[in-house]
Amino acid sequence: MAEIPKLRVGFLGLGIMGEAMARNLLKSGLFASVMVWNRTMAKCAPLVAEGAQCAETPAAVVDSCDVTFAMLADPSAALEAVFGDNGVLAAIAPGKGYVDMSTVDEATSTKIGEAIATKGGKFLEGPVSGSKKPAIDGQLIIMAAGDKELYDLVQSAFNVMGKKSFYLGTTGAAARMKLVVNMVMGSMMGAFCEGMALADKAGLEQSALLEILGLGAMANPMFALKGPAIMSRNYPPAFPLKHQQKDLRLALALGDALNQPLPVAAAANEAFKNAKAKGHADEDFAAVYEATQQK
Ligand SMILES: NC(=O)C1=CN([C@@H]2O[C@H](COP(=O)(O)OP(=O)(O)OC[C@H]3O[C@@H](n4cnc5c(N)ncnc54)[C@H](OP(=O)(O)O)[C@@H]3O)[C@@H](O)[C@H]2O)C=CC1
Ligand SMILES: O=CC(=O)O
Repeated sequence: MAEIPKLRVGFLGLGIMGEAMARNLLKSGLFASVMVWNRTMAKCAPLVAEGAQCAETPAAVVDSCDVTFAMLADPSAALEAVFGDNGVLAAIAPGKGYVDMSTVDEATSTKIGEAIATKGGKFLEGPVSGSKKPAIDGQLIIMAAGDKELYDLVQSAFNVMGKKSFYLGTTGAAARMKLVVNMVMGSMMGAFCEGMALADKAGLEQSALLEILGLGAMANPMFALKGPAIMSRNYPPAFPLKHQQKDLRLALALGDALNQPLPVAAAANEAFKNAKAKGHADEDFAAVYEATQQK
């Protein structure tokens, strides 16, 4: 039986998540080649040292690859990479696939998917749940929607980057699901930080609160992981606060469009906006704790 040729894969966006995800593709040895691009080109160097190829534009990556993945900051970054000069659209063609794993809204994803389809390419959205450590460990949860053939084709890549993937239907469904998930996460983090702040003001040990929460029905890995960062008020970024605020903003816009009241998420969004205004945008999203602190 003829051997199935290995895919040539590309990766756009080597931030906290993208670097780890591209590295896992590279380390797996499952692909004929891994080609990377990042707006700030210096960030390609570590992966190139490990065996990746590097290109100067998104179009050059797409031109050389069967499937190109992207993990970019937000809707404007995702659109820029596709529609900008020497963007994905300049090189996408029949036989090529594009998988955008960034967290964006449905309108962004749909616009990208339609443009790719117009050029004969296949498009899949694949936002992920899980932060820096799950990305390094290849343990992300992948929410995918769009072209089912492309979804099937990239299973080997998804298996390397994640622990489970879900095919949710037509383009937009994964973007919506990811925003709902992150709306819950942002609201939980906001409530947790308020609890930590109130405990402190009320003369209680925050470590005791953490332990008590951890033993009951509210126990969850996020409180256990972020609690110590909050207690030390030191927030090295795993999930940058500006991205969590972007996700709350996009989830609230989805709620507006569907006439769904979201008062808890709206309040959490205000706390994240406040923390951003106080200079914590690039710190971990646990820094929303700083919004609870009054002078
Ligand atoms: N960190 C996390 O825990 C998780 C993040 N996500 C989502 O994944 C995506 C990436 O997150 P993360 O890796 O943390 O983010 P980072 O801020 O670390 O990286 C963002 C990436 O986007 C690139 N970028 C930003 N603006 C542009 C632009 N206009 N044109 C081209 N490239 C651009 C950056 O390039 P440059 O290096 O040049 O700035 C960088 O490669 C986001 O959508 C986020 O919401 C999802 C799950 C978990
Ligand atoms: O989007 C962030 C995450 O941790 O998931």
